Amino acid sequence: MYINQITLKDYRNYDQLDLTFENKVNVIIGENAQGKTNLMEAVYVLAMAKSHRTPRDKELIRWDQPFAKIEGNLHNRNGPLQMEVVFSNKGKKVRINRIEKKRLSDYIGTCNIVMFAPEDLNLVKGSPQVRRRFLDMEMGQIHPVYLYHLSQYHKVLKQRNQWLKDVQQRKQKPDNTMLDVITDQLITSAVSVIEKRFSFIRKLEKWAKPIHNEISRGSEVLSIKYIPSINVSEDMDLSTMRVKIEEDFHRLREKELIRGTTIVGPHRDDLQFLVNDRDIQTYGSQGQQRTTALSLKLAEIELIHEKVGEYPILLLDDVLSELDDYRQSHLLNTIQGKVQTFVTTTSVEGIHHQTLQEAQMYIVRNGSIEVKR
Ligand SMILES: Nc1ncnc2c1ncn2[C@@H]1O[C@H](COP(=O)(O)OP(=O)(O)OP(=O)(O)O)[C@@H](O)[C@H]1O
Repeated sequence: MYINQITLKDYRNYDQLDLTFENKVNVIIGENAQGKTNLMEAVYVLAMAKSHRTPRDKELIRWDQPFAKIEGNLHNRNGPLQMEVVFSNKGKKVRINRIEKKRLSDYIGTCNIVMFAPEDLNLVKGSPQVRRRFLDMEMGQIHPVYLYHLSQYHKVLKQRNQWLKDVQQRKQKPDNTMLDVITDQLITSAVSVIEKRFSFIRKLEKWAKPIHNEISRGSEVLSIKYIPSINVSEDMDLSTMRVKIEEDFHRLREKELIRGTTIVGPHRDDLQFLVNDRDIQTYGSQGQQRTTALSLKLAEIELIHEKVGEYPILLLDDVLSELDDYRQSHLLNTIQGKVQTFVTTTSVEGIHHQTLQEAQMYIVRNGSIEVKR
């Protein structure tokens, strides 16, 4: 799939922009703070209806303007589609072929995106939150039903935490029946989220293992493990998983009432990366962590291809210069000719690959873009 045209209206530092893209590598070059990442972010937002940089949609609207709009033409195996996201102080609206989609899960997944930015190099060493966010963003676009379960989970979690906090602060009587009802709802969503995460990690690992092995020239074997905060394992069927989660919640109830929050659940789960059976969060070199991050991104591309039958669009935000020549070449060789790619960079000097010779270049200056022919 590829995007051949995008229009921005009052998006970040762009007042009005109409741009066509090539179905190949598009390189966006500019000094700092000119709008490179903003343009890349707009492509991401067009696909995901939210930014990879901020949870606050308001920030995407150009200062002092009432709304921001992104429109784009996507070509996928079903032909061309017009996609649109509008942000205003009333919230956001998404449309496909001018028809509004009331549920985001009916919109997300139409355009598949893999984003690779410097912060992804932090995936292994960063906080568990970074890894959970990675899971949620990637899974959301290939399993719309996952997004549904996840948002249900977070809705009930918020309600449950509020209830626990109120009890802790003695604003609420510790009425066990009420807590049982909320906990039961939470467990229903938790089982679905955990089960889907286990299955996603298994598939991701299947792709990432040979890629990592190849990048490390055969010296490293990567394994990925989902680490639940609850006493469940991948081999359990759903009803056993449910019983185990119920037991954990029962066991932790007193503690939760004292702390005023939900102690375990998918919002506390994590991922673990092992190279040659050693946890690289603790023992990995910077190179191994970079190889792992790159392998995961390339694995995602293949996983999406396997699932939807088409390659996603790849966004490389300021990340090529962070990779050494060998890893850079590996990445560019893999995507060459099959994945529409957007690259942002302050200079093409550090990028020595033939893909660049064939790329379409765009020069960004202060929110306007010149196409270099
Ligand atoms: N809502 C907004 N309205 C207007 N301008 C904004 C808004 N949000 C960000 N900006 C401006 O956008 C510019 C940043 O653009 P962007 O993040 O795309 O930089 P960049 O070209 O990728 O630079 P770098 O190489 O430093 O990452 C800044 O000048 C910032 O002030």
